[in-house]
Amino acid sequence: MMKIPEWLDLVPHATARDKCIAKTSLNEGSCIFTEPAFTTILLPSEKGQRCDNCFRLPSGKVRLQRCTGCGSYWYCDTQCQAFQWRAHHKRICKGYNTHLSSPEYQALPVHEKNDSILLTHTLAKLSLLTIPYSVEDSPSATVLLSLLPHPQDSVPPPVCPIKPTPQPQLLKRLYARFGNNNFAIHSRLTTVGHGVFPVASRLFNHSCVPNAVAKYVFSSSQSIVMEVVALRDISPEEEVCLPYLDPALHESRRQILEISYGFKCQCPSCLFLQAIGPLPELPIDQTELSFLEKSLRDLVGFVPDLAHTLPERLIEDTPPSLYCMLREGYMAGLSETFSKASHEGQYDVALESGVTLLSLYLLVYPPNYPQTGMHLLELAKTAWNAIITARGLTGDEIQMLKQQLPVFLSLARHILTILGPEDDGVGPLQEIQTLQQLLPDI
Ligand SMILES: C[S@@+](CC[C@H](N)C(=O)[O-])C[C@H]1O[C@@H](n2cnc3c(N)ncnc32)[C@H](O)[C@@H]1O
Repeated sequence: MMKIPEWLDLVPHATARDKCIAKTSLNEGSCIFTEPAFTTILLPSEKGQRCDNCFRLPSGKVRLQRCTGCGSYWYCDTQCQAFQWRAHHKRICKGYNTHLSSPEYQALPVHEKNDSILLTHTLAKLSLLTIPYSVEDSPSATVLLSLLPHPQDSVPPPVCPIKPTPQPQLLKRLYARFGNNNFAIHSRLTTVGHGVFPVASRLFNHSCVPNAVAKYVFSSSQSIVMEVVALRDISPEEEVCLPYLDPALHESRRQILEISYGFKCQCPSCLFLQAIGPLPELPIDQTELSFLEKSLRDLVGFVPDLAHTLPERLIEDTPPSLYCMLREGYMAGLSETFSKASHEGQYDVALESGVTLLSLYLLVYPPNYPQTGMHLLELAKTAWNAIITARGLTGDEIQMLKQQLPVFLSLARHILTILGPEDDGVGPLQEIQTLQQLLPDI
């Protein structure tokens, strides 16, 4: 029997088999579900930087210790190493490097290489059950194999040799659940690994306007833990949904959801975008674009020196003249302009593009979305640097920034407190606290 918290229920859904609904009111910021990972992999780009077991970055002068058997896994301490050894590594340590250098593995595209290792970890863990591969003896594995399979039949990638050898049919059944059920594990909005969380996969459907998000907690000698947090108050009977992908992928998400997950999203944002059809081109003329950017800021109505709460907008509020700003390339370009200008000390450009980007986030993301909180923190840091260096700014502008800075910080704090501490607890909330403590000095 799958364990579901008493405040959640699984009920039939018209097209998604089942959906998870709230049985009682769930408060904004409450953790409504937790699950330790069944298996995980650290992304190759993070190898040797983070612990392969708990994903924590080494603190201070501590150096990660390499597995003396294969030399390909790194651990923050012997407890993490022992934890992963018992979980799956003892079954793959010997054959791991041979598998990685095999032509079959080398020929795989990157995402299938990751799947090959995650499938290897999963099979190695199942091989260590009292009766190897007796899936029915493991509640998590039973749920995993009960998940909806990927819409397309796919051949599993080669896996590392494991003794006893698993049945090809088991490989096929497991792999069929990977593409549309596994989760990207992120730290500060950056993906650092992938994980299998069977119960979360069984419970949560997708929405492009989700009312909850998943975050990940990293603790020594434990599995990574997923926590699902309510972004706003959720009413009884309301479905709890997560974003399977970045809701700002306005032009590509429909196709990704259809191909990778096998469904046509019917959320209000998708219905709105579908009614618009292809989004118009952005103007080439810079004056025209600046005019549209001002219209976007006016539409959203964020005034940093007055705002103590963020305006709540819906993508459906977008007038036809601003449809071009919903293009994925526009948000990406604006984000790059903001980061580059902030980094290079062009604070006037950074602050204007930063507030335009914030307005776009408020239009396309649901309230309290973590991206919005992280961006507010970046805006605060930019305002801070602008005040400290006073580069290219008049006295009045600096005065105004001094009023805006605490607003950016308190709004960032509000949103990121709803999300709560993630990874190993050292994160943006600490940065905000430090900056707030230093405010009287500037
Ligand atoms: C992680 S599972 C979600 C749990 C699933 N509803 C179940 O009953 O096991 C992902 C699969 O659920 C379905 N799904 C998820 N979100 C959906 C949505 N918004 N509309 C329709 N189907 C959805 C798709 O088939 C997708 O491949």
